[in-house]
Amino acid sequence: MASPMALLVGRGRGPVCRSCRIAAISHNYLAREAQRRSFAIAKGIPKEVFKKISPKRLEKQAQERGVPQKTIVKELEAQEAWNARAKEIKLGKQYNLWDLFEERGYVKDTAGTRATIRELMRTRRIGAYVGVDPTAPSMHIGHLLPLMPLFWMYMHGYKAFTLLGGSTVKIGDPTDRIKDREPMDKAAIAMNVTKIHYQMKNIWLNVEIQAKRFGYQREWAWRRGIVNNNAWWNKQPLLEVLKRAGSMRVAEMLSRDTVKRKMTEGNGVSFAEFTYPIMQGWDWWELFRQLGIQMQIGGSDQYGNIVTGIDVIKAVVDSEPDPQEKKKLGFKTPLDEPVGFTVPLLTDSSGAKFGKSAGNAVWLDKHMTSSFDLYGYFVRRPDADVEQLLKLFTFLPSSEIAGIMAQQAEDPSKRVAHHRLAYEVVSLVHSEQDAQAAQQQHQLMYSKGPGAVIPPPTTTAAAEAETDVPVTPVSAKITHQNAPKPNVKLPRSLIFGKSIGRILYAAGLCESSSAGHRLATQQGAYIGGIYSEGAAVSMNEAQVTWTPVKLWFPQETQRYLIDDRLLLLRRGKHNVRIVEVVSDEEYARLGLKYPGQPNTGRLRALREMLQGLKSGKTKPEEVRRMMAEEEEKERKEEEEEMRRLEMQSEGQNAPGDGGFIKFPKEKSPELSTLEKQLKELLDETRTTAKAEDKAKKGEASF
Ligand SMILES: Nc1ncnc2c1ncn2[C@@H]1O[C@H](COP(=O)(O)OP(=O)(O)OP(=O)(O)O)[C@@H](O)[C@H]1O
Ligand SMILES: N[C@@H](Cc1ccc(O)cc1)C(=O)O
Repeated sequence: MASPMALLVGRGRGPVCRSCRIAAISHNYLAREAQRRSFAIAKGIPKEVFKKISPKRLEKQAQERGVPQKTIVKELEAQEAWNARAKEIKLGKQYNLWDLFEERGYVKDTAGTRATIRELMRTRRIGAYVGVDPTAPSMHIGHLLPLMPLFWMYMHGYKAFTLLGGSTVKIGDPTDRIKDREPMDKAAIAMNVTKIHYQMKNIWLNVEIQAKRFGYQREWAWRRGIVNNNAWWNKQPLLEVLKRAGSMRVAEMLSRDTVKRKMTEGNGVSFAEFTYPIMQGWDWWELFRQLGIQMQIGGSDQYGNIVTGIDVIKAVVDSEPDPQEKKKLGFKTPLDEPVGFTVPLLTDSSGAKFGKSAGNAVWLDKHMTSSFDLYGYFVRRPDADVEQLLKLFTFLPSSEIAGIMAQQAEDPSKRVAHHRLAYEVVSLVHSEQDAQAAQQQHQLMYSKGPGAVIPPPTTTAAAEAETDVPVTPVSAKITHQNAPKPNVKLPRSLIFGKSIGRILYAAGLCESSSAGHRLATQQGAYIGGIYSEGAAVSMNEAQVTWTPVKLWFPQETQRYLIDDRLLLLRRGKHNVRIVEVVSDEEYARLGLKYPGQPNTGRLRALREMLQGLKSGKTKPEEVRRMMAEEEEKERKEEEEEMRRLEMQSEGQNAPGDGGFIKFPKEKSPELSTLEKQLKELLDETRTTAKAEDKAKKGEASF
């Protein structure tokens, strides 16, 4: 390539290149292009992208945003792909996801016109969110409905976020309620926030698996996440909210149905309840600002809150003091404005809304509604509803649903469509393994012959690789007994007086106290709360925070107690235990036992010995030997625990003299009584034996 500097003066056409005679202007351009191209090739920038941005701009943008150049290139690539997709949709070669939403019955009301939303979804990779207030320890099937379009959006490349209302739950959404919500205590909030956080995580993981199963190829630009509104409400000055959103008109807010009904039929509206829609709207503003979330989806009762949210965003943008920022945020076209839609209300056969308040909730937590029951719930849906439910609660393509319905029509008694619906929902909410097990159990229990077509397992390995929640083998029958339990009750004396290794074992997070001890040494377990400036601080109930468990003195564990009665423990990524700490008396009254509980094996053994001795089945000498063995075992256990605590105290200064203090061992009252009874009985037998012996000897001498 000739140098752009080597120019000739052409005949009347301005300067031309000396060697190739191309007009200098275009030649300069070509040479610069060539330079850019070779730079782009060297940096691995694809052709479509390098046309969009000069190397200089790329470098500048990367510096300004503090991201690698590679990220900007990937973003541009994703943008190109999105533009190409938009063209295809326009030409009718691909479908618009909005049309699928309408077809499958996901759309009830829209905030923004349908045409705008349709065009927005065609042309922009927008972000959307669904919010859930943790008012219960689990979501229910009603919550799944607004989540479904969000999951579809994720699988089609949009940004999709679920929001956990750690702060809004403290106020409580008054929508459609006449009575005030009962205030929740700290421990209940902490438990619900933790459980729903992990429930959302698990469902998102299943969405990933289902996306793969239905042939959606994951791309770089796919984004999903869980956010907790406590992240901003925790540090949000009220003054700023009033300044930025305060221009909203009260008359509109007063005209809302909930407000009117509460004022006429209920006990009025509290200031906090009245503010709730603004809080929800502010959430959306935060998501809009931080993540570019332009859409909110909710159940049909959320329409008012969504509309208020749009007003909040507009008011906040309008009140932006920095003109440049305002220009950037401003809505230049209708496609820049926030939009939303609601899904229809899911009702039971009597037409009542499914929900907690109605008392008919079908929970998504498998410890509250087992996989077997969740499956059964969908198998029992009326024939007339099943096609619509397949459209709403599965990712099956419409053509496949039509095929399933044709099969169903051939022999409705087989309930092929119902089984498929049940299988798909359990796969999404619990796991594919659970769905297979539940299907097998149902077939064994109820079927007179092979009924539904069981889709082949596709994801066991993937599921196992991605989660450390134990995957139930397909053949195992999932019952309430064998399902892993996230909630445990433990006695106060254990939490306040025993090593953390022992607590981890008691909570079922490891197989022995020494394994628990090891876990703590390797920092493989976590406790809910934070460790700040050299001190443990119990968790803010509205947001889950974790601190690695270390080997600490027993008195350290209690500092992490939430509301003096709840402890959160975690092993690995997802294996969480919510420990409810109860008094020792309550624990004994409930007849509970935990792994590694001292004296439990001993209690049983003593009881058996006493019975054997009373019935004459066991000889006194045998009981004496067994008692000695039990005592030795107990002594060793105690020694082991002491040794561990001593090891812990090495190098650390224990309170007081810096040494290790040995507390006297406590014995349960039941154990002491049993021991006393046994000893008395043994003494009695000894005295009788002696008397008999004497009598015998006397007889002999006589
Ligand atoms: N039966 C339902 N059908 C459709 N969406 C629902 C249903 N129940 C709840 N939702 C939606 O799920 C989200 C969370 O609902 P919410 O926390 O109010 O649950 P809920 O059980 O209805 O509570 P409550 O009965 O205490 O009002 C909202 O978007 C809500 O509209
Ligand atoms: N108000 C919603 C939950 C929610 C909370 C915060 C939000 O930002 C969005 C939604 C409900 O009760 O269902």
